[in-house]
Amino acid sequence: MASTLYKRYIPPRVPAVPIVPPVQPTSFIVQPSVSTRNEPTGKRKRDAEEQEARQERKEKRKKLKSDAKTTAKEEDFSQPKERKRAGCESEGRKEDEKAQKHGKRKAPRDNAAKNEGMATSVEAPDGKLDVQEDQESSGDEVHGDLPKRHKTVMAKFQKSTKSAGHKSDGTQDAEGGLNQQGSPELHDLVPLPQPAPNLEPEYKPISTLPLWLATPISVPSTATAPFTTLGLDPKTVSHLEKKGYRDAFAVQSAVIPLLLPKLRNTVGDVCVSAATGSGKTLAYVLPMVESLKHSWITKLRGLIVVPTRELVSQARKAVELCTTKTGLKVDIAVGTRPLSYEQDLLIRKGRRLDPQGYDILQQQAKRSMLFGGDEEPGEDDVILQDAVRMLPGHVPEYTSKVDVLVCTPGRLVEHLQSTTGFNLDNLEWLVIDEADRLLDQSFQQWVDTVISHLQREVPYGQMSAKDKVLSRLWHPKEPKHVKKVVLSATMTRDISKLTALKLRRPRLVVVEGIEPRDETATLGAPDDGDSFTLPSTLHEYAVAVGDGTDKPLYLLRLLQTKILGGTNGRAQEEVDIASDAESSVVSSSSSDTSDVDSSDDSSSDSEASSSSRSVISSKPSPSPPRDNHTRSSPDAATQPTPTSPRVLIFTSTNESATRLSHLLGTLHPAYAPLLGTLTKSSNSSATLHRFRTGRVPLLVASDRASRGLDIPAITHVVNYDVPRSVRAYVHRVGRTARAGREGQAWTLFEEREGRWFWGDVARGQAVGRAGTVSRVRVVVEEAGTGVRTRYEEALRALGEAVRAK
Ligand SMILES: Nc1ncnc2c1ncn2[C@@H]1O[C@H](COP(=O)(O)OP(=O)(O)OP(=O)(O)O)[C@@H](O)[C@H]1O
Repeated sequence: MASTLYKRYIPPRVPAVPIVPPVQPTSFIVQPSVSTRNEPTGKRKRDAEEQEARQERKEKRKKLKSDAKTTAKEEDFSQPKERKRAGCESEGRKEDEKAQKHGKRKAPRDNAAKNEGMATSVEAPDGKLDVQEDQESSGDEVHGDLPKRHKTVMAKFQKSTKSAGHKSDGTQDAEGGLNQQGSPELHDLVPLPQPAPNLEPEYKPISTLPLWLATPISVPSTATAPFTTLGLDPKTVSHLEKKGYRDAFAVQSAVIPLLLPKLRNTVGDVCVSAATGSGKTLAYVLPMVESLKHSWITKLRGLIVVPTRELVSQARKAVELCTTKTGLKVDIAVGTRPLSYEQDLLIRKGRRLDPQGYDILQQQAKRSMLFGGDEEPGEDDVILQDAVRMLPGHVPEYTSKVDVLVCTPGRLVEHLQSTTGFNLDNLEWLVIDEADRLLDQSFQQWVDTVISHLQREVPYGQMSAKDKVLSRLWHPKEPKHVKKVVLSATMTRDISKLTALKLRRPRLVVVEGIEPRDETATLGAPDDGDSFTLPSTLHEYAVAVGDGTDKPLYLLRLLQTKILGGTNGRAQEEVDIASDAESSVVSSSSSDTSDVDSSDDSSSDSEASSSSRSVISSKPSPSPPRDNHTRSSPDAATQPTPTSPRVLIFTSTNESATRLSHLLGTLHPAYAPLLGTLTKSSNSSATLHRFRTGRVPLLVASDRASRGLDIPAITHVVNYDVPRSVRAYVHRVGRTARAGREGQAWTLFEEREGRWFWGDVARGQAVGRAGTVSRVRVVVEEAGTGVRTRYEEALRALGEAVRAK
């Protein structure tokens, strides 16, 4: 037994250069474990063994050499390698079986024998190293068995490493202790409860606005409704229909029900923001008239405040339209009329039998005569003077001659301070139109004055009989609530300004037109943080005028070629209108051309003076969307017809309006009779009347005409001077394209104004518009027309006229 073991475990000869590297570890693993276990001990024994082994190896080598010689001769090259290997393998297998039968353990593969048997290694298609051997194993009993043994050992090795890998993967991954699924291996442990993941809250901008401003009642601009559905008196509705008003505009259909008497006590005050020409006036006039018309006694119960006298007369007309056959009395208060004249119109002096009051007033009058100074008589002094002239037992009584007063803020303050009997004690409606303008400017601190008058305690002598009785009974006075309606096309959300109005439970109604491009810009606009919407029927154009020296010539040319020369009220776009959106470059060599430009605004202006340049010419500007409903016209007589352009030209000041009118008339004498000028000093109502009726189709005006002016016939607005602010632009261009009609706005901009105009106005984030602003090239001089010569003469004449004044 010992000799068998001894024979079987002869250590193999280690080759000088191992040819089959993957096999080595396997041999190495298997052999030592066996040999160390069975190796006999004792030096002599070992020496004998070594000697015997050497001898055996020698014999074996000899034999192998001779065999190799024989087999090399007989080698059959036609036999495929696989078959050869299969042969080797089957032979090896047979050998194995044989060895096992005889109780022998299979010997480890002899690398030396393999090498000497010309074994070669090739890479198999699967990337693994495979072993190919030449057929020469006849003399070696283990040779044919090598691949199989290697495979078996290799398979075992791979299996064991795989399972070890599995274990290590599954138990504790060095990189995080996760199993293959990526979840932690628990090992029967109960996971500790973990705190909930601390998720970053979604960012929401915090609005500092009060809730009523931050969450307005939004109304789509298309939300029209028949007047019959709004809860108005059927008589009012039929009257409106007769006047041509059939359907209520969006702002009217939203605001009228909120303000009608049924809901008045539940809704509170109302602020309204809607585009120019959207019908805001009727939105407050109709419910106000509806609620006041049932009263028999005339008292000042409705007060409408607007910024200019032109708007005063316009609003009066709207109120009178609705008060027909109601018995309500309407008047105005504006600074152009003498105060005393207005006082007589507003207040009626009378007398009332009141013996007790008579005694009190007589005693006061005596004291005043004895101790009174030389100061300007106040309201009380006037009452005492009047009281002295009363019949015995009677006291003077002052009553309002009007139910509704339309006024400017300055004149209102004057009446409150100096018109005896003029007070707001019975006021039920306070309307502030063009509110942002009225709240921006102090107008003699009109807001504070009005609010303090609304809050004042009514003196006993001026109380109504009912209030006197109640006050004698110590009955608490009924709280007085004045309905406040605040409106603008550019409504301010400046809470500091709105707070001054002491609004009660207010709601904001916003008529949604086209959203400003940047929705977040609603409170971040260039002016003061508000956003604006232009009418969807407005078409906007811009003309570069170089450094502005020839601006009157550009205007003249614009009127001749694009506005008055047009046949259909639309710009003649075929020549040189450049769409902002799409353009193609062509070449031009006109030296006096104020031309269209690249998309870069800053560079565009400088291009105007270049002698040979590239201009962008036209694809016609895209047709802007129209309103999807046809609006009825209340005033067919003033409708613009395609052949009757009505042009409102804005200048920055009253003086430049006068000068421009003069210059235009001199430059182009044919225009002189067509021109009107609206300034502070001019007779505005006469001028406006002529413009309204079309006798004067060209009106040059300062910004006083920019707000609220409602002349439906206006087809074109020209900003000869760029407006001072985005807000001013919105109001100026809003004089056209009103009530669903189409209109055009043209802006002449100088080089230095280009950046602001394009940045803030034309592409500003805070302006919502349906289309884009198109650039238009205007050629100011054509060869042989002599316009420039006439222009120089006109300038000279103007200079002389100014000097003569
Ligand atoms: N329901 C309606 N149907 C037809 N036309 C109407 C209707 N309501 C108002 N209009 C007309 O629309 C025009 C514009 O109305 P209004 O002057 O009230 O606009 P606005 O919103 O006050 O404009 P702005 O902000 O410029 O003052 C007026 O000519 C008016 O007669």
